[in-house]
Amino acid sequence: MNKRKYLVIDFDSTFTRVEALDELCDIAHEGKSDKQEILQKVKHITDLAMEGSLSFREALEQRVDLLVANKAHLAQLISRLKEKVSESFKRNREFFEKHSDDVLIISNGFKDFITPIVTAYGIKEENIYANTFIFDEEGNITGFDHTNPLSQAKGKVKLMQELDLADGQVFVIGDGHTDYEIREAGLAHKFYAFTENIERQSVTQKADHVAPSFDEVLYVNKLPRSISYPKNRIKVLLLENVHPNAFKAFEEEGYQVELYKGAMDEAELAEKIKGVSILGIRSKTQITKKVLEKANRLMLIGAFCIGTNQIDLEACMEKGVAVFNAPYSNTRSVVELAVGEVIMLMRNLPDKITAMHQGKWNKSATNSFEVRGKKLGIIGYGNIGSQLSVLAESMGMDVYYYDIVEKLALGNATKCTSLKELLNTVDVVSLHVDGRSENKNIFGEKEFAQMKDGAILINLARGSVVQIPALVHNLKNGKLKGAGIDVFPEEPKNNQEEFISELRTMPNVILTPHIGGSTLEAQENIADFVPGKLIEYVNTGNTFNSVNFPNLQLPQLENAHRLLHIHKNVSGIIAKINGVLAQHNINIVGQYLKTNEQIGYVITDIDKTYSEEVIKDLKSIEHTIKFRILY
Ligand SMILES: NC(=O)C1=CN([C@@H]2O[C@H](COP(=O)(O)OP(=O)(O)OC[C@H]3O[C@@H](n4cnc5c(N)ncnc54)[C@H](O)[C@@H]3O)[C@@H](O)[C@H]2O)C=CC1
Ligand SMILES: O=C(O)C(=O)COP(=O)(O)O
Repeated sequence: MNKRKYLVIDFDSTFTRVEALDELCDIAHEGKSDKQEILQKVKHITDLAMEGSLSFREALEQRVDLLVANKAHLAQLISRLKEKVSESFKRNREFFEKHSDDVLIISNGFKDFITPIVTAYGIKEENIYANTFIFDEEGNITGFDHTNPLSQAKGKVKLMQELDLADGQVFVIGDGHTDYEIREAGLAHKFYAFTENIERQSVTQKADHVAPSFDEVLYVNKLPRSISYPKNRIKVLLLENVHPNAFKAFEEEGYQVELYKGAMDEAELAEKIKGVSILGIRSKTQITKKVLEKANRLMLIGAFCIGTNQIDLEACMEKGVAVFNAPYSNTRSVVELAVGEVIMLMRNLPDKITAMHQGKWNKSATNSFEVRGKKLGIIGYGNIGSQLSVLAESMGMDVYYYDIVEKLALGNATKCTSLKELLNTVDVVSLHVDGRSENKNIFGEKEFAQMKDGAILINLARGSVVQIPALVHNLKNGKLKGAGIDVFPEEPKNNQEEFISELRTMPNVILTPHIGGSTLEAQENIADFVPGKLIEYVNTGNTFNSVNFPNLQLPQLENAHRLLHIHKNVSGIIAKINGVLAQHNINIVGQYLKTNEQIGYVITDIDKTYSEEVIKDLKSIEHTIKFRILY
């Protein structure tokens, strides 16, 4: 038979986010000149006691003396504490209501403020063990009940001995040394160091388990909880120096986040990816089959950029890993750089600037032109190409574009029906195609030959698109007036590696280190956008905007449990899912299905009550790739 499980929970910095006596002191000394000094003293004494370097009785006496508080202050403290209940306790209110017989609050704090806070969560008054204040006739706190074991050193141990909870297993959850003492005395089966509010190394070191949230305690003990999976178990690995806002967003969500400045090569990443649930990368990190093979927990990849050609999207799909990117956030930055480069190259500025740095004064109009009235040819009229079209036109350029799919011409832009037509026509060619494998090496000798003599090439798209030897050849023979190149077939992995290319030292060539999207605005926009998408997928299963998953925009989950089933797209899976549910008499509240060629994604919202058997049966449906439950 399953033994009863008692949860012994500490109050200060565990059930609530704060130390109540510190707060009381803050309230009682409001407006007084020595407030900060007294507060510091109280906090210091609290810390000493928590770390176990000052006996509790002494600490308590010293603090109560410093308080100079009364009943009116206590009332204020209670209202303050109501707002400071720890988030994970707040969201598990239902657990306390349902398991009130097995939850005990054992605190060295005071019932006077603990009782109103915890009883509001369904915890029974008779299960609250704490000190009590003594007041004088005017309601001033003058001391505390010294006979209470909790006012003494090792008070929690003494109390637990008196309580005798031998009929069950005892789990102590707290942030301080006095909580650990219960376990040390052999009166608890496990001590969970609760670190949601404060992490004390001296305490976590001794713990059986570190619990960054109350969900974690419930999860490891298979107890009912408000969320299906503790967020602190979700590990995020962010590479390539993504903007700190992304770190912040994941951390605020309660995930464990690790940052890494550069990209990682295949072997490094294959090692590092183990245990990671969410991976954040930019354009450099290659996500290969080999990396994915080692990804035992991976559910999501966030490309903190536009391009996703660096990711084996199909392999991700087959593994049930959803990929999201930031399709718009850096587009303006790329466009602005393209505009700047068109002007600079038309004026022959790269050479002029280099000469000036060498002390050469070359005032001349030879080879320098205005952009007004010149023809700009945009290859790839997507989010970037079409914005460039508008900006270039507003500078007086005559815009032509070519795209493999039908695109609406903006402003007065002229659509070309072939690449050749565009290349034959324009003075400046700007590449804005994506990095799909079919675009590899599409720009070579043939395309250069089709360009007008003295034309300019700009490539801010992908390094794989242009054949570098052909570009070098056409710069050397004077066919091209100049080039602006931001992306290269081989790019250094980090800022320490040397950039090696035949293009170095070529005249009238702007070389930039893949910085088309590297503005503070763009990076911030990306970091504000991508984490939201990833977190939404974790919390609701929403795949809207995913680049490799069937796109489903789902309603919020309300009072139901959501089953997310990713499977190979073979016929009959949804029937099998519904067969399992029918067998177990489970009522479907809502169901959504979307497939692409390779995979199917079925979301089923069901009534909350079901047995573990259902989950087992659903997981064992043939062709299942991934399955998870959300609530
Ligand atoms: N240098 C940098 O820092 C940055 C580079 N990029 C690159 O720019 C690319 C384009 O970005 P967006 O405009 O946002 O993408 P997008 O997907 O909106 O547009 C790409 C367009 O190119 C077209 N296209 C694809 N292959 C083509 C071909 N062979 N010939 C003609 N048209 C073709 C597509 O139909 C689409 O309309 C990204 O995929 C990325 O590789 C994006 C951001 C920053
Ligand atoms: O957004 C893109 O596709 C880019 O090429 C920009 O890449 P980055 O984030 O600068 O590595």
